[in-house]
Amino acid sequence: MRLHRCEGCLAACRPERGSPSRTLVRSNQLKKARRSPYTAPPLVKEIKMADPAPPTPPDNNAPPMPWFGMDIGGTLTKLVYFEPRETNRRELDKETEVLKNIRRYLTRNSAYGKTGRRDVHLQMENVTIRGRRGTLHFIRFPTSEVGAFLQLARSKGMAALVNTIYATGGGAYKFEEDFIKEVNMRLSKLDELDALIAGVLFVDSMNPHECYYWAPPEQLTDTKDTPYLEAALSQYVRKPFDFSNPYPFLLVNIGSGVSMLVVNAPNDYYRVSGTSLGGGTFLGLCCLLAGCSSFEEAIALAASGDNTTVDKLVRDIYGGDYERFGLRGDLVASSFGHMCAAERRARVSRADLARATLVTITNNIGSIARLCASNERLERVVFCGNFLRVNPLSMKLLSYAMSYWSKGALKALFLEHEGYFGAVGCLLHYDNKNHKKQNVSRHATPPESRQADR
Ligand SMILES: Nc1ncnc2c1ncn2[C@@H]1O[C@H](COP(=O)(O)OP(=O)(O)O)[C@@H](O)[C@H]1O
Ligand SMILES: CC(C)(COP(=O)(O)O)[C@@H](O)C(=O)NCCC(=O)O
Repeated sequence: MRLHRCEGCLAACRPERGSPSRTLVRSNQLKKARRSPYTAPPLVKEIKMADPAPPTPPDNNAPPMPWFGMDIGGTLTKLVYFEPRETNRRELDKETEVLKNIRRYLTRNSAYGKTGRRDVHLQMENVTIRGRRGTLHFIRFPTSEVGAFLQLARSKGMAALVNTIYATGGGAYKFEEDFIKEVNMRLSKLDELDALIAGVLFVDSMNPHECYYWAPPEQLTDTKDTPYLEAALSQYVRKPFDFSNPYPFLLVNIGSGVSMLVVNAPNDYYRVSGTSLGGGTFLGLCCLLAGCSSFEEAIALAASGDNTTVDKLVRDIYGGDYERFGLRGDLVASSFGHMCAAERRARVSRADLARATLVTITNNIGSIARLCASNERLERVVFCGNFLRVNPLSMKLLSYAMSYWSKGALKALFLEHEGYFGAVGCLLHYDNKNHKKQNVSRHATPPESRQADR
């Protein structure tokens, strides 16, 4: 498993303000209404990836290849493809040219058309699903290109091989008819939050490096420093985190919008909160304010900008710290507060606007996440979703905000496979044995999967 290494980043921003509060106290009725029963399949826990396992007889009831899991989100469609490592004799005989072509097309390219990408650095080897060992490939394309994807699927003859795809995300509903009409494929729809959690737990159990955190430099323990300014953030170091005993935790999925889930056990969670100010807002505002035309451009611009020319700081209002309530002068008092002045607007750069947008969105998410976590008495906050792709700046800001404003009580955690968990959760539905199994303790290879391993 190759690890993705983010570049260090530079930032100037604020932690969010105020002490932990209980403003999220809800009525029991509301809490009940928000709880959603989770019935995702119990998961195979840590498969011994290096062990050559004895061959097993072919599973005649297994669904035919190819196996995909799909998450058609508000911005990006994520496709996870399982490539079997060994193909048994019977399958080899049966394997059609079409199937071979699909496999070759998906695994030999890392770009599909203008906008489709395979995240080669995330590829996972030696994953076992339904007793089959193989490789997971992670592919994404803009949801606005679903039409082009369907045309491609038709041109590759997929319709003849696949009649059902396990799919999640809003697009699994929105585009259901198009899949039937264009390629005669049925979407077996799964709930996106069920799939998300199943995917997180599965991938983490397979990849010992999945979960990590950003460690601040030593001197950040001195609160007189300015830990959220460039000099300090560039010194944060990425470190692995052992997530083998994960419960309970808050899962914050930063996609187009943001969902926050309290996860108590693999099949016990509820959606506690959310915000419409998410990754879509960041990108939308960067397009509008800074003329960006891609997420990558917006992130690069933000990394080189300075939000203090855009945001009004406490010192801009007080001339220094607001000591009585511990608000330091360099905290943002008002996001975009300087932009009321025409002369400041005339001087501001695109990069500064992108940086201020990133800081505003990130801190708002951090603020809501912290309130939820402290209200629910949780210590760990796991952030995922593609907003964090190539975006170490937001991760470091979230890390700082969680820890600082909770006085060290909260820990921000991150996941290597960022936005792919919903799609993985869908793929797990091929593993029908796992549907029946009860919780398997983590880091123990379940006997069924050992037998089934080939
Ligand atoms: N290549 C990209 N194109 C567009 N947005 C991207 C890209 N990479 C990361 N993002 C960010 O990820 C967000 C989408 O995250 P994702 O988890 O895929 O959510 P969704 O399921 O809503 O599409 C976007 O709003 C944007 O902030
Ligand atoms: C509706 C969604 C679950 C869709 O998921 P997404 O495609 O954004 O990943 C998400 O955008 C969301 O939770 N929005 C926030 C809604 C709110 O709580 O205000």
